[in-house]
Amino acid sequence: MKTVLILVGKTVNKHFVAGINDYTERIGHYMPFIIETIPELKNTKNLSEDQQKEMEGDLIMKQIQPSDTVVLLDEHGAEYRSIEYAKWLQKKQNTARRLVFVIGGPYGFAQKIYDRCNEKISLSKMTFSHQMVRLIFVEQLYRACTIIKGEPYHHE
Ligand SMILES: C[S@@+](CC[C@H](N)C(=O)[O-])C[C@H]1O[C@@H](n2cnc3c(N)ncnc32)[C@H](O)[C@@H]1O
Repeated sequence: MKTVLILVGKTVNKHFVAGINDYTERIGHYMPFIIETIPELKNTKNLSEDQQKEMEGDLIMKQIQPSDTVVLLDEHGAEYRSIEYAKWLQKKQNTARRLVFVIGGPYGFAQKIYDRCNEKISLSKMTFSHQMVRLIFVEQLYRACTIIKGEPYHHE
């Protein structure tokens, strides 16, 4: 199974970039994992928040294939403990061809993205910035990979 993470906008903070690169490399030892970054349309053409979400939504849709299993990172999504999340991921490894996670832009997702998704996952009931949540997500994905392999990274 290929796993893809779609992001809106380049990661700005160099410390986040370093952390994301570190976990991306680690995840790559467990499964094929790539990050696709679409442009954030902030400050272009004086777009309203809704127009920005719509246009970013069109760019996200272009990255999605019909057979993809699409999982949105969303604070209103299902919440898992890390071990439950690892079990969820293992099931997906057995059933999905391409597992595509999407993190929204600063204003979240356009309705068309909610309509297309298969599932929504929350990392907390609190809202993280679209820049910070990507680092938290890749750490959790790495953690799940180590749990599946029975490796001693995770301690309850
Ligand atoms: C600043 S948030 C957008 C908040 C927006 N009000 C909304 O309703 O989605 C930017 C993106 O970060 C991700 N995000 C933020 N907090 C999250 C959380 N607790 N769990 C999962 N994803 C989260 C989501 O993908 C969201 O689209």
